Amino acid sequence: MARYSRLPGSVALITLHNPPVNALSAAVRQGIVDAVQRALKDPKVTSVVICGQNGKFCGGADIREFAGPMSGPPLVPMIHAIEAVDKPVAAAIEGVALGGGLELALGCHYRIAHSKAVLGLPEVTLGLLPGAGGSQRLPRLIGLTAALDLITTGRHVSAAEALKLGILDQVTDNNAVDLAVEFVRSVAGQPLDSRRLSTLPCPCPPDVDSLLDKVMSKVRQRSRGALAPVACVQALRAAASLPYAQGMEKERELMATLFNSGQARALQYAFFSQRVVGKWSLPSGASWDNSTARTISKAAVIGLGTMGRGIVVALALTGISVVAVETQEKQLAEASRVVPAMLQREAGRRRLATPPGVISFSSNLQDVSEVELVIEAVFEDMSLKLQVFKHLASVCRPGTLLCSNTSGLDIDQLAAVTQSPGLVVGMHFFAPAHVMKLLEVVYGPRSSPEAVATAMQLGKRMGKVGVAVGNCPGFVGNRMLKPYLEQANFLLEEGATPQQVDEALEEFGFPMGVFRMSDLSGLDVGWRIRKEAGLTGPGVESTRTRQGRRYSPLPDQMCEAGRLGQKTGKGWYQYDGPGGRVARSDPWVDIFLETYRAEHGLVARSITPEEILERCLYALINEGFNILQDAVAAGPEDIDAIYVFGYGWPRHRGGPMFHAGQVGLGRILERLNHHHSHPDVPHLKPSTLLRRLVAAGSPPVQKWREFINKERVHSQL
Ligand SMILES: CC/C=C/CC(=O)SCCNC(=O)CCNC(=O)[C@H](O)C(C)(C)COP(=O)(O)OP(=O)(O)OC[C@H]1O[C@@H](n2cnc3c(N)ncnc32)[C@H](O)[C@@H]1OP(=O)(O)O
Repeated sequence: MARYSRLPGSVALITLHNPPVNALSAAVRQGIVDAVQRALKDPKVTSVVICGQNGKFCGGADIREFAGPMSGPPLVPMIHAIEAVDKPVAAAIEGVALGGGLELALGCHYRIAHSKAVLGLPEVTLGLLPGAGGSQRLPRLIGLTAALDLITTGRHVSAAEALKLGILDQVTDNNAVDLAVEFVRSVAGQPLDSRRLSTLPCPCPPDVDSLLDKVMSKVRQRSRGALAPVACVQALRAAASLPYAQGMEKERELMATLFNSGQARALQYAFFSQRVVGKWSLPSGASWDNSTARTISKAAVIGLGTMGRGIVVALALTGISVVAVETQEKQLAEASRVVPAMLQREAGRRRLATPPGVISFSSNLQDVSEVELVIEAVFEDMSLKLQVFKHLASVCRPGTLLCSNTSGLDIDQLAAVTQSPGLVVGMHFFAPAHVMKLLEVVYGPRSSPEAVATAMQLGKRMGKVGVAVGNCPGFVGNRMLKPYLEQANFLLEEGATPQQVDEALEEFGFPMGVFRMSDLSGLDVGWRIRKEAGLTGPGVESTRTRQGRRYSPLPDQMCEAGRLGQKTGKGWYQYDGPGGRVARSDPWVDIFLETYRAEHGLVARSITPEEILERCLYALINEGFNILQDAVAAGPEDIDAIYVFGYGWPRHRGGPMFHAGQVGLGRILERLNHHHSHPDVPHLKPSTLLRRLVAAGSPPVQKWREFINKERVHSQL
């Protein structure tokens, strides 16, 4: 709703009231329409201020309403009516003015904000465009170039930047509503024509077409296959070239297409998933709202390889003091040189002041004795990690939280060598750890709710999307990756090339296909894990079946040939030299694959992009269902957030589990059965949960949690 009040001195105050962010629900829109009418009709009112309850102007349209039929007054005519009012109307912006919230403010004649306010048109991140006139008014206010930046990225800007851009008229460190009231009183009676943005021309640079073409190709490249950024550029082209009314017509047409698209549904699902995972719960019943997190002010990181360095930077950026420990002198010297520069760069990128002197470097594990939390980030080797954990248990004071950055080893085994297994959790970061948003917080059977809550809260402080997951080999992300990689390798055996597989996956929307990604992260990472698992190495017979399952030795043979990826200048592709970044196809790989097939009596067949997607993605999705069935992830949103924030799953496809729902669970089951029945394509046996969901009529993804819980109660899973 919206509250109407008359302030002394002829000012009407309209206060949006819809906690927590005063979203423009049907009731709020109706309230605004009624209040504006009242202000118009009251002859004693000479000016109007619109503000939001509880220090938040408005978080935009109510996204929850998008799923159902729209009711209440529509936004576009409501904002037009405000702009047309013949008494000055000011938006008093505190907290946030986002999406429809900023569009509402753009319909006002003046905008006055608190210095801590944040503004933006983030619709593109929800698969939409600013469809309440924002795509036509903002460029008229701040010019086409700046509007293109804001609208196609959806980025939030500070009040200071908004003032500089010309979005705001005034910024205050004091009460923005008081200032707005004072301001509208002072301008009452003055002409308003120049304040109505819809009547202004759109300031454009001389080479407007080339600017629009450049931005269009940039957005197509940045978010391959995404509709909304393209539509945003089209709407802005209309703003630059058409009169306002025709521009609005174009905005309406584009919005109608986007609004009903699967991509908008996927992106809105991703918005809510990100919030759902913050409300974590464990099978024990412990959860975010019944567990207490400790506030950490002093932490340590053990091991200063690539991951350790990134974790040190991520911690230091929050202002936490970090003891960074590395026992190898050479590595320590390098880290002491590199980490402060990384910290400075990242602080600059985030527009933060570099936290002074919060990192101390040491080669002595003894120096962590006073910290409250340790993150171990040594080499991925269980015996080494066990050694470190035993040492930490003896060095750290009682009550210290001990975390491991392992990417898939058993957390419980690490906990078992400490005196307080309840204080051990996994904190699985993704490279580069100071940049990537995902953090898997891994709880073992003995991890305490306090340890999980602390790791989750620490993740939040570092700006991560923390997802609490159970302990199993590979946890969620890497466990699902295994069947995906496996199918990609099988496809090479059967006739595909690395380029074909990568192209199909990149066309789907991944920033990098599986082989390009392996080259980037290094083929030796998986090789070492397979050697430890006894799947390859001296004495292991070179067959295509290992440990009773189909196995492709192709990646092992690449490593044996010294082709470790970008670091050696050769992998599935060739590069200009060691450390080269530009992948080119390599005839050596074609010959290698032909020879391999001939040796194993395999006849290459033609493989379609559809089969590549089905084999790779459905294998990954199927493992997702197994993970839900095993209660390693609490719900499909957890898996989807992990894949979107950590594995490059295209956000406009929601995540693997959401995608399964979009494709149709029946279809996924049918294709898995089809491939599984093929004599040489094992490992695709459909999960029981998938079968049960299909049998139950394929409920929407939002209902799966409830379904799984019921099935569990009735012991069907
Ligand atoms: C014609 C149609 C035109 C549409 C144009 C639009 O306006 S589309 C919407 C554009 N607005 C946005 O994209 C803003 C989305 N919200 C945010 O970015 C953030 O929530 C925030 C406003 C910056 C606040 O962040 P904070 O971290 O403080 O809180 P949460 O993100 O946890 O949010 C609190 C709860 O509020 C819910 N919520 C937030 N925004 C909306 C919204 N626009 N509609 C509905 N609900 C919203 C959010 O889901 C949280 O709910 P919980 O139930 O507590 O999880």
